[in-house]
Amino acid sequence: RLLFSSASSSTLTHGEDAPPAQSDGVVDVNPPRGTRDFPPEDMRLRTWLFDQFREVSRLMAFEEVDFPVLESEALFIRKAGEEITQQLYNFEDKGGRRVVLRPEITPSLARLVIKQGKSVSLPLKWFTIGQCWRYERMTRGRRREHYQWNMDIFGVPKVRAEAELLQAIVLFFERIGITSTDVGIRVSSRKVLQAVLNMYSVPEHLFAAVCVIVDKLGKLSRDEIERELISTGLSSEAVQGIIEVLSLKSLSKLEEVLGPQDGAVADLKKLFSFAEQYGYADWICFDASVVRGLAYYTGIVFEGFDREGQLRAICGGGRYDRLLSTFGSEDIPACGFGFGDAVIVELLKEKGLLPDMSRQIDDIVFPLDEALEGPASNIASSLRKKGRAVDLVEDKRLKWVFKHAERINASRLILVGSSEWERGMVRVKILSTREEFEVKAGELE
Ligand SMILES: CC(=O)Nc1cnc2ccccc2c1
Repeated sequence: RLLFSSASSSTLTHGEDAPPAQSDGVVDVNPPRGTRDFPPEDMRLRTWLFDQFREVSRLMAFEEVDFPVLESEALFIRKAGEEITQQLYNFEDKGGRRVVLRPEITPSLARLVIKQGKSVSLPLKWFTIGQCWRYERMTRGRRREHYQWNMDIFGVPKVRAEAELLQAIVLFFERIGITSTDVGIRVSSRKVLQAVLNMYSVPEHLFAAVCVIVDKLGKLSRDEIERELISTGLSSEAVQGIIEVLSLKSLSKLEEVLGPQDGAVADLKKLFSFAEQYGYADWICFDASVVRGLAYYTGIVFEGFDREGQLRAICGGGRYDRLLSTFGSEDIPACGFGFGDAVIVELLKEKGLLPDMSRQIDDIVFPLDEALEGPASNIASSLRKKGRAVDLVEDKRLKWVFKHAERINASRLILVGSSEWERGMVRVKILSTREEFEVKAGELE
């Protein structure tokens, strides 16, 4: 009797409801709602993507770090109304502790920097690739997990850090064949919003909540945004002033409004001049509407977007100079970005840039009859010790083996037959040129 059932329709896509396990003990073979399996072909694509993340991190001289996916809930309790903190995948563990599957990586980074305290010398440049979780209501069939590449710099107060992070993002895009005509990076600073709020003497403690609301510009209607801002306690003049300044797309216009000695203007001008020197100026553009939806950003913020405007943000980040003090520690200037594994794959598909994901094996070793299974093991073993990827096949018809060799793109087929073996030889077939010859078994490499 079937122990498993894949009862749901074979065309199940991420997030569609799979029926719960049937009552007669038959397990549902689909992964939990909103999560995905990675069968070999999907895993090869993911490994390729993560290898690009790692290579760029190496080029930028970042060190890899890692953290538990499980974190204390306290690390993510924030009152600014962010979507990410309203969808915590949280629960109480058997010890009565409030824990979460982390929704983002930055607070864990901050926790480790604090824990390492005096024993680390600044600046720190750390990266990680980690799974993040959210608990979405049943209605929105969105995924509940994704993987994020995070790059963060601690201890660099000047915009050099943001310039470095932007280079990392551009290096990544260029490595995978994306150009600045496909994608751009919108850059702004939260100090723009701060300046406007000061003009209307909006109290400091409303800053984060206002940023979270304004980040929804483009997703919610303008009236909805205005309503939410008013209900936060802003005057309608302040609301109009905010919306007006945030629609600016030129740095010189911003300078007219905020004045040449304004902090945001100075930072952004410096960053754009760095961009020229790094050679990625045509990738970035000033756009005052960029605020990003995380409460803790305090300065420059940026997000990668597809210029056709079909997709959600590809990546995003910014400066967060005050996060550590929210955990009771001395502040250390910091900035970083997160780069999810989902939108980028959609973009690559659209641009026809998905890499070839077929398998590649060096050698197939195949004993032509049972008596030669021993020698075949010996040959496979010595080839593997020489670094060859070997697929040892048996109990198959030769016709199947040839088909298999094609399917896994083997370079060579090594046939162990009794007549050759009696002479200490094996038959080698080079699959690309179809040439075939005998080799002394001991001289195979
Ligand atoms: C496109 C996509 O999968 N987004 C996604 C999926 N899962 C998440 C989980 C936590 C935080 C953000 C997430 C974002």
